[in-house]
Amino acid sequence: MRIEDVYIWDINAKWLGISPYQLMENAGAGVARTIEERFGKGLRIAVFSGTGNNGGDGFVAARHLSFENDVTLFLVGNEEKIRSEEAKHNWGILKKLDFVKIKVLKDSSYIKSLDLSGFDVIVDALLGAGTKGEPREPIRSAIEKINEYAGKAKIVSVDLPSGYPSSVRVKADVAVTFQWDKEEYEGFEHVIVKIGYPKELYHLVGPGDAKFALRKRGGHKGQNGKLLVIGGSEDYFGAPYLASKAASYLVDLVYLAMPEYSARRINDPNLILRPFGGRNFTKEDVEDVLAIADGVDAVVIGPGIGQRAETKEFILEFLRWSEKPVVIDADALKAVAEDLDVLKGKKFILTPHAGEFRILFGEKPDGSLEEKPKLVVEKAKAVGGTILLKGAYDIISDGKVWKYNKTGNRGMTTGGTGDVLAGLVGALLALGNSPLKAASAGAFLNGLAGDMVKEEVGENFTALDVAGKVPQAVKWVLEF
Ligand SMILES: NC(=O)C1=CN([C@@H]2O[C@H](COP(=O)(O)OP(=O)(O)OC[C@H]3O[C@@H](n4cnc5c(N)ncnc54)[C@H](O)[C@@H]3O)[C@@H](O)[C@H]2O)[C@@H](O)CC1
Ligand SMILES: [K+]
Repeated sequence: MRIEDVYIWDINAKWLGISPYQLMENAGAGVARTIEERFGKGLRIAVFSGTGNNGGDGFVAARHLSFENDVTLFLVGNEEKIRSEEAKHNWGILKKLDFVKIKVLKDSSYIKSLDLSGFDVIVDALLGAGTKGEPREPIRSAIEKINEYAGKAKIVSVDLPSGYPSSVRVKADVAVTFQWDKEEYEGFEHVIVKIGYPKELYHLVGPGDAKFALRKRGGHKGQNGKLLVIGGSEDYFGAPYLASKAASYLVDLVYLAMPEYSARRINDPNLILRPFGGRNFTKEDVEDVLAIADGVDAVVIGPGIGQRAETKEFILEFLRWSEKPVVIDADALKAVAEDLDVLKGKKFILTPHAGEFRILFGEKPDGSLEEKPKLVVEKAKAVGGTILLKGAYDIISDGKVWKYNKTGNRGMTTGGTGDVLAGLVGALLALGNSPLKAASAGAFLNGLAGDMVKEEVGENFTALDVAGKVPQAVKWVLEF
């Protein structure tokens, strides 16, 4: 479990309607329960709270503990600095309680003079995951004061020993951390307390995944992704256009490589068109397309590219030589199905629907939300890449973990929404995301854009409408 994932899961939990009040209540209650289970009841307990949400957990713990213990709450810092609504709310409750003694400590020298020898347990809720840099005064003095009682009173830290990772930190007997063990936390005993996150958070893609995948990399043109889309044939020009169009909202530059014959129909100043001679891609084009690929961060290959034998040769040859992260979509999936070995050692995402999945792997994915992902994980592992299986629920796996996405609606069975998806996933790859994160966030955004179109016009819309809604979908995600 990484801190980065905690950030994503908090947002996704909010999306599911789990409020920060609920989480804080469960966190504080878990701390209190752990203390009573380990050390008994009828104790004299000092709770040291800071003004962040770690302190808020301390307020809740103090209330729970006060039922059967003698509790003193030390607020270290200024009451006006208590930041979040949920922490303020719990502070407000504490202030109404006559059986919890409250002391506000603003002055370091006063903290240094405190005598805590009457306490059996000291709860450390000064600083948690929001800590930046070395502890500053007056928190620092409070940490040092608590440490004077190490070995005398039991010291229980909330989430992590305050000060961590600095060496100026509380010498905790035990730290109560929430829901997941965090790999980064080393050097102290952890007790993990569940605070009400459901299993969905492991698997369900939400706005947190998209928000994280969309964060900006730099302020200069080209720093925020360059994508090459390779597609089109004498029969199709709309598919590569839709993929490029959708991608152009997310990355700085989109190159669109197409056979000249269909490229003529594209007239969009936002795309950098690279027409190739002839009506379809052939082996002759490989070298020149590779040269363009050299200058980009990621590639999408397949939309509208057709299934002619000479084009299949082109696709396989291109994939054999290209080193760029690549999204393999539509007809390119059928080409790859004939020679999965070209994918060896590459960074890639396959984006099949159920039928294409069967062509690739010889098995049709179906069954429950337990069985279907199993097959996707197995095949992703076997092929050494990431699979995004499209469906009412999209299923995504990198061979290790699996995710599913629920955004989208029936209107999206209209032709071309898969191309929009491929473009979005490619763009997110070009932004430097891992294939798993790019595929997850792309599926979410595509479905969300589709849901936003549905909201406006009902279920009869086109893929171009979906592509056009990408900016609003992105805005919604970033503001969530
Ligand atoms: N979903 C969540 O995010 C949950 C978070 N919870 C609690 O919330 C905590 C994180 O809360 P916050 O983000 O408010 O952060 P913290 O409570 O860890 O600390 C932030 C506060 O400390 C101050 N501060 C930061 N670095 C400092 C330093 N070096 N010296 C002195 N003061 C410093 C900041 O100005 C701010 O007021 C977690 O550790 C956990 O205890 C729990 O309520 C459970 C759910
Ligand atoms: K703490």
